[in-house]
Amino acid sequence: MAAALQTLGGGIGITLHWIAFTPTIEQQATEEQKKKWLKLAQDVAIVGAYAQTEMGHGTFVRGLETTATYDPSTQEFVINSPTLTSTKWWPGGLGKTANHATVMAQLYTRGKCYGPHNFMVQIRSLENHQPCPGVTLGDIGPKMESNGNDNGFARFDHVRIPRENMLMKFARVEADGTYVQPPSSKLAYSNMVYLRGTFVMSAAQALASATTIAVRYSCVRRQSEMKPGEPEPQILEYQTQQYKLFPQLAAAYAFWFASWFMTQQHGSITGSMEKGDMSGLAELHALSAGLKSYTTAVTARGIDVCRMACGGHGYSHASGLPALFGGAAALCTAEGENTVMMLQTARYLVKCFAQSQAGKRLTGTVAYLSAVQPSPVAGNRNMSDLGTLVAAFQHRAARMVRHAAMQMQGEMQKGKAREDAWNSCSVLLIKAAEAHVHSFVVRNFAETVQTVEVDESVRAVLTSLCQLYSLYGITEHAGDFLKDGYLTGRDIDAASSHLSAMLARVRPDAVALVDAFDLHDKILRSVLGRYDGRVYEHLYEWAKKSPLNKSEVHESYYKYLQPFLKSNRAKL
Ligand SMILES: CCCCCCCC/C=C\CCCCCCCCCCCCCC(=O)SCCNC(=O)CCNC(=O)[C@H](O)C(C)(C)COP(=O)(O)OP(=O)(O)OC[C@H]1O[C@@H](n2cnc3c(N)ncnc32)[C@H](O)[C@@H]1OP(=O)(O)O
Ligand SMILES: Cc1cc2nc3c(=O)[nH]c(=O)nc-3n(C[C@H](O)[C@H](O)[C@H](O)COP(=O)(O)OP(=O)(O)OC[C@H]3O[C@@H](n4cnc5c(N)ncnc54)[C@H](O)[C@@H]3O)c2cc1C
Repeated sequence: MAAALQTLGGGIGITLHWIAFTPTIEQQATEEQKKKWLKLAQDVAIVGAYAQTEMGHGTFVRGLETTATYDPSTQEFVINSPTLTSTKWWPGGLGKTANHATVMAQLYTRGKCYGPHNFMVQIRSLENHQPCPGVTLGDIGPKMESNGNDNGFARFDHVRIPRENMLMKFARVEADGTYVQPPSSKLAYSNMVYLRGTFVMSAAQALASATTIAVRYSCVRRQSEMKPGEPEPQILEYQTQQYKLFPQLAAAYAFWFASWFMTQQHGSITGSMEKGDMSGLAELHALSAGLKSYTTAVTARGIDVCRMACGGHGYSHASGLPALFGGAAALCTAEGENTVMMLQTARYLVKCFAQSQAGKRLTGTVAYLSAVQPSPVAGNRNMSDLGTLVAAFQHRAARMVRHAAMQMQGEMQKGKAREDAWNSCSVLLIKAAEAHVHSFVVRNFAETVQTVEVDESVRAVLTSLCQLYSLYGITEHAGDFLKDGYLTGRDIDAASSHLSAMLARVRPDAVALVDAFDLHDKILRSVLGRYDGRVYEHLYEWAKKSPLNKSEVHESYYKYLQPFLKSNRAKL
């Protein structure tokens, strides 16, 4: 039942119950509270929404306006929406599906505000699903995609909940109203860190889906003449088609491996945090924010490249590509808008750079910032060697982080306040953070293909894919590598020719590489990407089912076209 509900469309949305509401209980509730709500959520005996974003605030969580004011006389919190812009807006399932919500609200007790905290609020009756007293609910209306999900709005008019409905694993309020501090104020944000980490796998799966569709279709589709008089070739024989699709295919594998690392890091660091060691939280936040931003942005662009590579049929919903693009586009905004998330990573990098300048040896994903030499030693590099390629990406990132941080220091030396200096360097900071995440993805890809337990023939194919991904990144961002002479023009030319060679080398394995994602036709939901390749018959069947084909002459003819034609003919 629960699994069936997960896939239900048609106006109800239970995705967020699984990926946000239930994990919030797992991560933010006490053991007592878990006994009360966790099993109900896991068995879908209640359906929940994660209600944080408001009409007026999504990114700036500290600016949320919903209030939770503690009343010691009744030992209750009063949840209230004081302004129109405080209306909860966007949460998946909030409009029509959920009967509970974890509500992020500014906590007030004894007249003092302690910032945003999570509260469990029942929003609909378990008997008749009507909104609870004081709660106003609704759907926010049609969106770019995912219109099967009821992203909703909620307003609270002094709704009273028991003190025990504050999720109190980290911070708590005692019966007399005393606020007890959490080990870190950012622990209230821990479920966002978790969800951003899962977006890396969502991006990988979305890009894997799109490349599966486009590569399979590119083997079915024959078009034009490569040589006069010869049969029309598969469009995947065109180098331009390979240049469009294979870097996206390589990125899907790169992001899939990056999500493995993200999952392992999240487990290990949150495990340490359970024992009171918060030292890994900053790195976890920076990594999850940067990877979420980078992988979802590349994925959204990559899906549109796949869509365009399929010509007109790619633009049809029959391909499944418009829906994938719409979903991936959502991932760029939801769970932390990409620009804001990449700036969080930049903030961490600037901090680490300053520590490195002060002599601290850096570790983890920023260790390379200490190791990379500022003065490059140019020379004929072996641009097909993975170690060379990884080092190039790390040098590029270190140079850009140093440049952005020094620019900021320069602005402050001119007398600018730190915040103004930050803002005036934020484009440089974003590019440096992107370079940092890109270098992490390349390094992790290279380390994974060298260590993953596979047959050596498979390792050879994955190595080619990793080289292709890295060489594509170097040629697409050549200026960054040339800027301080670390790579020369000859190196870039070598990278381009190796890239062409990699396109040809990956071609024979392209279909096997997408089949390896093992995405069933029911998941792909694409006529173009069908496993059996019978595209044209099923495209025709798909079109015949279009609602417009229910009648031979559509009612709009009689309503609009017929009178219009008649009046135009009468004027002749
Ligand atoms: C096999 C299957 C195949 C499937 C095939 C198909 C695949 C899939 C197909 C398509 C995919 C898509 C499908 C459709 C998807 C549609 C979407 C559905 C899902 C949507 C879910 C979305 C849910 C939400 O959006 S919930 C709301 C999310 N909101 C946010 O994320 C808010 C973002 N803002 C913030 O997090 C914060 O406000 C902030 C971080 C921006 C700023 O916080 P702040 O002001 O308090 O902090 P400062 O910037 O001042 O920094 C101070 C200090 O704190 C540190 N900090 C900040 N945050 C954290 C943190 N989380 N953890 C730790 N530390 C943190 C910061 O680093 C600073 O530290 P310093 O040391 O530097 O001081
Ligand atoms: C499909 C979908 C599902 C969602 N599901 C949920 C859900 O279940 N629960 C929930 O609570 N929310 C949900 N959201 C809301 C989502 O979390 C927010 O939309 C997101 O956090 C962005 O906030 P915002 O909309 O206020 O955009 P804003 O923050 O207003 O962003 C607008 C622009 O301002 C820029 N900007 C903002 N701050 C800064 C800054 N400090 N520096 C530089 N630029 C900045 C941004 O980069 C962006 O370009 C969902 C959204 C979508 C699209």
